[in-house]
Amino acid sequence: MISRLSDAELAARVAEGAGEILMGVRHGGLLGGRHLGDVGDAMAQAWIANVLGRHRPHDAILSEEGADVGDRATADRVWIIDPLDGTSEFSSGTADWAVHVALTESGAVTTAAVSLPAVGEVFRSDAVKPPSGTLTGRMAASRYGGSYESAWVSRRLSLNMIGIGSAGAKAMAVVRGDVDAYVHAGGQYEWDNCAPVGVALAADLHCSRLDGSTIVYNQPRPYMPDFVICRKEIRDDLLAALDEIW
Ligand SMILES: Nc1ncnc2c1ncn2[C@@H]1O[C@H](COP(=O)(O)O)[C@@H](OP(=O)(O)O)[C@H]1O
Ligand SMILES: [Mg+2]
Repeated sequence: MISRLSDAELAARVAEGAGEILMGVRHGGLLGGRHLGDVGDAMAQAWIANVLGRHRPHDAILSEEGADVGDRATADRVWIIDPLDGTSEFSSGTADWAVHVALTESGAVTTAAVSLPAVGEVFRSDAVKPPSGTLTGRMAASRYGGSYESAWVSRRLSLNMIGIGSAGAKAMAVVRGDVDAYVHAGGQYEWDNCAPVGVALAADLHCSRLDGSTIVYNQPRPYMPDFVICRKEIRDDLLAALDEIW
């Protein structure tokens, strides 16, 4: 079956539906710790792969939890999925975890949805608004400590580092206007940041590699180790600060 749903509607419903499944996986306190994360990863992956495969049988899929579907590296339309970003936060019971669903065409994100199921929010590239309000003086970093690069930006721009788990949750904190930037260095895969970047671009935020170049997805080796998502008001200062170390 090929559905008549638009790509944007499909992405949003898949991100939301996988979030509901993941909330169900936590039901009853029957699983804990690593078991909870493993079951969550597997259940969300299976449902997403089945739904996308039925609605878009001709598209390729790249997912953290699945083998490549279709001739992924040479395909034009490729869905890049993280069924559960922030697995350790999900397992430990905090709210900062996400489901990422993105469609890339010729290496660019054209449609994206990020759901934050534990806070009941779904951000979608066809409906998101730019952050309103003044700058906050804060930036997001990993709960496990930021990188040298993020610490450098924090010092140079006098931004307070806030620890948030999950790349999607950190990126949506910028989209919401809770923080002004998310700077990542030191390693990530395309599924960790593709949908977050797709939503952030639609919200008129600056997104690039740390050297200022465009982020290109669906690479043969899907490694996307560094990037920045920030308010455009601080883009020039932030890239200039990074330029001092790169
Ligand atoms: N140095 C690194 N190498 C590979 N993946 C990394 C990484 N740092 C962070 N990530 C991944 O990026 C996501 C967000 O991490 P963090 O909250 O620490 O910023 C996590 O995804 P998963 O939870 O899907 O594994 C994590 O595994
Ligand atoms: Mg991830």
